[in-house]
Amino acid sequence: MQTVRVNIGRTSNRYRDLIFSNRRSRLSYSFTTDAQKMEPGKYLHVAVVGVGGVGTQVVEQLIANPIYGFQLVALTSSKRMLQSTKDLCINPVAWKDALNTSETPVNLSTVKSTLQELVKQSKKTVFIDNTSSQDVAEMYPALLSAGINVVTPNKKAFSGEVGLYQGIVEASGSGRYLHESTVGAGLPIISTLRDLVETGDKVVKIEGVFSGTMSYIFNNFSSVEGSDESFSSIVKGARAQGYTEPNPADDLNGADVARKLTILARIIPELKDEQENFPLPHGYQSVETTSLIQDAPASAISNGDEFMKWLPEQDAHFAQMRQQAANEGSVLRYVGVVDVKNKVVKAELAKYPKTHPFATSLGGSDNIIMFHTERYGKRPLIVQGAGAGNDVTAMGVVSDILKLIRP
Ligand SMILES: NC(=O)C1=CN([C@@H]2O[C@H](COP(=O)(O)OP(=O)(O)OC[C@H]3O[C@@H](n4cnc5c(N)ncnc54)[C@H](OP(=O)(O)O)[C@@H]3O)[C@@H](O)[C@H]2O)C=CC1
Ligand SMILES: N[C@@H](CC=O)C(=O)O
Ligand code: NA
Repeated sequence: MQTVRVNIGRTSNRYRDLIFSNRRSRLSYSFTTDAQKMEPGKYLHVAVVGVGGVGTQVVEQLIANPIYGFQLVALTSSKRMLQSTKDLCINPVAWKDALNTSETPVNLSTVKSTLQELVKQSKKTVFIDNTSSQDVAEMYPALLSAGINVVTPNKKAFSGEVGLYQGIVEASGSGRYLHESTVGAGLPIISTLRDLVETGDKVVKIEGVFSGTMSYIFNNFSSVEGSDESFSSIVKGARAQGYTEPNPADDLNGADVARKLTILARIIPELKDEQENFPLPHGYQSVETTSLIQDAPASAISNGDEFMKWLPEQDAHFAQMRQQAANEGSVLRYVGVVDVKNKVVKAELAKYPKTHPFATSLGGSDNIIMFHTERYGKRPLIVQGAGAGNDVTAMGVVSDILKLIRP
C-alpha cells in the first residue's frame, strides 16, 4: 500500500535524501513504499553529459523524481563537474549555479573510470549522453563492455557508420543501451517498433512526420487557414522553443530525419553482411531526405547563429512555394517513409490537401507516426504527440533510466 507523506517546512532527516532531491521551494514530499524506498547509499549513479536544453530538463526531472534518489555527476564540454552528495541541497536553481561556478577539472575518461569503479562495487550506473557529439557517441561500446548502462537522445551512434552501431549492439549485455528519445522525443516510437518486431509482427511500412521542427514550421507557415508569417521568423520561433537541433540547419537539410529513419530501418531487419559505412540494413537503397536549404553557404551549415543570419534570404522562395500549394487547395508538409516492402527510405516536402490528416490533425511540434504491419494491416498503429521540446525529450531519457531500475 503506498502512503504519501507531505511535509511542509522542516525536513525530517529520515527522508532527507528523497526530500532534498525532491525539494520544491516551500513544499517537499516523499513517497514511501516498502518495495521502492531508496535507502541512503543505494542511489542510482548517473553521469549527465551535456547540460543544455535537454540535459537541464533531465537533471530537473531526476531531482524531482518522487521515488528514486540519484547520485548525480553533471558536466559540460568545458570540463566543469558538479558532484552532488546527499548533504548538498540541490534544486533547479542551486545545482546549475554550482555547475557553472565549479572549477573541478574533469574529462570523460575520468567519468568512465569513476563509473567503472562503481560497477565493480555492484552499483548500478548510467551514462547519459545529452549532447549531439560524435566523439561522445563513440564511447558507447567501451562503456557498455564495462557494464555501464547508456541512455541517450543523441542519434549519431545509431544512424552513422554501421561499424559503430554493430559495436554497440555486440558490446551490450551487462551494460544496456536505451535511446527512446532519438526518434519522436519521449513518444513511444522505438519501444513500439521493438515490441512489434520482437513479437513477430512484420512491418510493411512506417510513415509520417518525424521532425518536430519541420512539423512546427509547416503547421504555422503553411496552415490550413493561411498565414503570411515569414519562413525565417517561424524557424526562429522553433529554435527559441528548443525544438531544433543545436544547429537548425540539421533539421532543414533533412539530416535529422535521415538519422531517425535510419535508426528505425536498422531495428526492422537483422543487420547482415553489411558493407563498411553502409548506413542502412542489407538491401535498402539509400536514405533520400530532401534538403530545403541546398544553397546554404558552408558557414551557415557549420554554425547555427550564422545559419539564422543567412535564412531570411530564403523567405521569398518559401513564400512562393506556400502560395503555389495554397492555389491548389493544399498545404506543405515534410513527410518521411520507411517502406520495407520496396526497400525505400526517404523524406520530402510534399503538398497535401487541406482535408488530409497531416494537414488537419497536427499542431505544435507534433510527430505522427503510422505503423503499417501484418497485424495492423487494415488500420495502422498510430503514435502522435509532441516530437520535440526539451521537457518531452527529457521525459523519454528519464523513462529509459527508470526502465533500467524498476523492480
Ligand atoms: N531538443 C529536442 O527537442 C530534442 C533533442 N534531441 C537530441 O538531444 C541532444 C541534445 O539536444 P539539445 O539539448 O537541444 O542541445 P543543446 O545544444 O541545447 O545541448 C547540448 C549540450 O551538450 C554540451 N556538450 C557538447 N559536447 C559536449 C561534450 N563533449 N561533453 C560534455 N558536454 C558537451 C553542450 O554544451 P558545451 O559545449 O558548453 O559543453 C550543450 O550544452 C541532441 O543530440 C539532440 O539531437 C533528441 C530529441 C529531441
Ligand atoms: N530537432 C529534432 C529534435 C528531435 O529529435 C526535431 O525537430 O524533431
Ligand atoms: Na521516442
